Amino acid sequence: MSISCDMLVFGGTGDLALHKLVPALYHLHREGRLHDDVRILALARKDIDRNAYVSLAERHCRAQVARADFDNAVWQGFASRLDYFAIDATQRSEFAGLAHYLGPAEGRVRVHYLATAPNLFEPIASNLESVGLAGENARIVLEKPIGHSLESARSINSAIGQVFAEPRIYRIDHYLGKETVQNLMALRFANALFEPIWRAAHIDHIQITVAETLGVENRGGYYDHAGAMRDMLQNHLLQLLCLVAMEAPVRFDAEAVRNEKVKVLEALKPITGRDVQDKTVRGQYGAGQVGGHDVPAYYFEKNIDNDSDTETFVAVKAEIDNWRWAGVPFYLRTGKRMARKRSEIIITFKPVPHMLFKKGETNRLVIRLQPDECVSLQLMAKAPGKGMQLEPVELDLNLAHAFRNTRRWDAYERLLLDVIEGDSTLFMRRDEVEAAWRWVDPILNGWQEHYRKPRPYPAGTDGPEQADRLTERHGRQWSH
Ligand SMILES: NC(=O)C1=CN([C@@H]2O[C@H](COP(=O)(O)OP(=O)(O)OC[C@H]3O[C@@H](n4cnc5c(N)ncnc54)[C@H](OP(=O)(O)O)[C@@H]3O)[C@@H](O)[C@H]2O)C=CC1
Ligand SMILES: O=C1O[C@H](COP(=O)(O)O)[C@@H](O)[C@H](O)[C@H]1O
Repeated sequence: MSISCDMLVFGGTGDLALHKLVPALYHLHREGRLHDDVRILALARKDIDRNAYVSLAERHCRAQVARADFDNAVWQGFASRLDYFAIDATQRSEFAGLAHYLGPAEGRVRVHYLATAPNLFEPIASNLESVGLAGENARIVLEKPIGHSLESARSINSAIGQVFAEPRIYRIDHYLGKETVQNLMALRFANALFEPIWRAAHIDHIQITVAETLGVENRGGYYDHAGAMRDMLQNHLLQLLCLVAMEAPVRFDAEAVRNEKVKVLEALKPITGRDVQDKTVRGQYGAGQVGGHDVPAYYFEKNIDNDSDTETFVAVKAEIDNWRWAGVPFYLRTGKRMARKRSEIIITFKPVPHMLFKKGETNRLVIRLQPDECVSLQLMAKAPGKGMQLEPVELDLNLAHAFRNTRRWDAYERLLLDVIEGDSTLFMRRDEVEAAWRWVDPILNGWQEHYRKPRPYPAGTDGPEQADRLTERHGRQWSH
């Protein structure tokens, strides 16, 4: 399907637009997935002309795209789709000029991608409406996090909902666009093998880790008001948890998939008041070494208050109160400046009911999203030689090898194409986002009252030692 479209990127000079969106659109262009008529318009306040924007975009694109995939002639073709429009998106009066620039839609889809801070979502939507740019052919894409609490998320959702009907709102969570995340659904719902054992009777616990080696980079101003809970756990990690825990949807379409995810979020056991001291761990990185380089403490990073209490690490023991998952802890953790970059889901099965051999470990299914994409099942096998010496062996499905002739798409490529094509299966519905905040809000409130100071951890480690106690208290261990 190839659809004629105007793609407006508000925040077009920002980090997200230049590092992710422009390179993703370049790839889509390069692979011939964009209709010849697709125009891309970057918008921000900065007073620059088209040429200056194209040079800026080219510089970033060259840095992000693999050398073998960057071609000057292809770039020229892509650049001819690009333009820049300087606008202060809070100023309604400036939108008349935008409508004039765009001209009549004439059957084109209009995608308004808000790669801006969430406080601009409401004014942009209402300003677009005021000049007729929010009609039936228009879609709006909202970046996460949607708000900073349940109340603010509701307020944003209501304001956007006044202008755009729910099916035309695309709340993006780029983790849902990652190849292995979708493979998780394929694994669960296209293989008969797993369903019978995918439940409390056979699973001991589940770990979801998203560890980054990066610090806050240039995003201190935003991050210091967000922290790891709002930046990562409220969205990416809870989405992963939903995909692991949800029931099979009746169809693979937007409503059916999202209905099942909401049920999981609604079944999360609340963590309130002093519970936060037992079931959560907050951390903040201090100075340390990452990849052999010295890195500063969080409170010395750019735009961070030096007495900041913002967490750069969070670990939570989550529980799902339903038949399938009663009694199975889901240990979630995410952090910046950790020992190594990895995103993985580990399902640890229960031990066999009666062990015949001296040594036996439990089976584990590892679904790795980053840095490599693979699914691996740890089984016990007999080591060669005399006697029944058992050793764990891995049954590996390396997705990059299995599909070695296919380029791996970046999450934003898939999601941008889905928006253009009008498929919201991999986007979050309003009730989903609000259900996630409904669970997260009491934790944030509990922290205010009972857990203000994050635990320090040296950069380049697996987080504060208190995180180990979260699992060890119940006889489990984080994977290292
Ligand atoms: N960066 C990332 O990796 C990710 C970011 N996000 C989310 O994406 C959003 C954008 O993040 P990021 O790109 O990092 O932010 P940046 O601060 O880098 O970019 C913000 C952009 O908004 C523009 N802008 C600010 N105020 C206005 C205004 N009044 N009118 C028009 N344009 C304006 C800025 O340009 P100018 O100042 O010239 O107007 C700039 O282009 C945030 O919600 C963030 O949480 C989500 C996932 C990952
Ligand atoms: O949404 C965000 O995600 C990135 C991590 O994304 P990944 O695809 O590199 O795993 C994170 O660095 C950023 O703080 C957060 O806003």
